[in-house]
Amino acid sequence: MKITVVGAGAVGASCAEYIAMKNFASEVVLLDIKEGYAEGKAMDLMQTASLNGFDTKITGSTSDYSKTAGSDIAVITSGIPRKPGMTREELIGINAGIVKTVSSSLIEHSPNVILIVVSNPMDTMTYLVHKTTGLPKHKIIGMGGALDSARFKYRLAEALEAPISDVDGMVIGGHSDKGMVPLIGHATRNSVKVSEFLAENRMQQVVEDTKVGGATLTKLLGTSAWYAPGAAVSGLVQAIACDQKKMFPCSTLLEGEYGLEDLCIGVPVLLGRNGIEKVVEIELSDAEKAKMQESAEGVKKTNGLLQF
Ligand SMILES: NC(=O)C1=CN([C@@H]2O[C@H](COP(=O)(O)OP(=O)(O)OC[C@H]3O[C@@H](n4cnc5c(N)ncnc54)[C@H](O)[C@@H]3O)[C@@H](O)[C@H]2O)C=CC1
Ligand SMILES: O=C([O-])CC(=O)C(=O)O
Repeated sequence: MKITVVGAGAVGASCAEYIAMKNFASEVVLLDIKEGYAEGKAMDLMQTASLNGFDTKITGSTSDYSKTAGSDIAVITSGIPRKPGMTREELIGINAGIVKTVSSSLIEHSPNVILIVVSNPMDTMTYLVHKTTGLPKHKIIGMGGALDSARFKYRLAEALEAPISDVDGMVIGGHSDKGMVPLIGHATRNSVKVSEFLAENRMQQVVEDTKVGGATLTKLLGTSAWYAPGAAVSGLVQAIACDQKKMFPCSTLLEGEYGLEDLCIGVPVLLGRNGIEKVVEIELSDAEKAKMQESAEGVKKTNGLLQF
């Protein structure tokens, strides 16, 4: 299994590290536009192999896509991150051009590749890849919901004063400060609804803290986060590489599911060897449906800024 990660920055390197640590891939190629940067990160990571006990071979490349040839899965993290006070949507001007060029170069050298889009604004970048590459929709996956759900579980565990392994929950909708839809009504502690333990205002606090999870970290770090994003991507890559049929919320092209069409937005999907193997339609309450509709309108507004 050959995996390429484009962008050897904070998220790309973290993602490559987690993939290698899980030891399921034979090869990870890191590619970056900055001269020598991906090669340096690859060498540094390889020097952790004997310490951390993995056999995955990590190599680096400066803009040479021939080194990525025959990749089964490629992750796109190239582009600029936001700074404190910015929204993800403000990154569209620079990142759209980068994502368009990178996705076409990847497909040229790996026509059968499955693409995982990370660069922000992620739902719109995923839609751009659909509009410009001609790859089938099950091979284009946007990563956002897996990360947002991990942050939701972190906030739920905090509120419940419970171990994170005790809680379960999912975030659907757009990967944006306003558009995320944390499904608090479905969240559980050991299969018991969290509403059994938490007051309404505490649950609302969990929802609000989850939605601004990325912005909170950006304010603290001066740039956006990378450990949880890298771990979330590695989970998606592993589900595909190991044909796990695992369920994650991912951004995918909707064609009527959830009453939505002609956009990419986060909904639960099953991930396996073929990429997105099924969009899972769960029953939403009227309030959740309305939030999903509002989120979709936000994503479509950002999509409207794209120039193909
Ligand atoms: N979808 C999600 O859940 C998340 C998305 N992100 C997004 O991921 C992106 C990357 O974030 P970081 O890694 O923190 O940024 P970073 O600045 O640390 O790394 C980005 C890398 O992309 C490289 N790059 C730029 N143009 C390129 C090109 N044309 N070809 C190859 N490489 C190129 C840069 O040289 C840099 O090394 C940002 O857009 C950020 O907003 C970050 C976290 C979570
Ligand atoms: O917040 C950001 O800009 C990066 C990101 O998407 C996240 O960490 O959720």
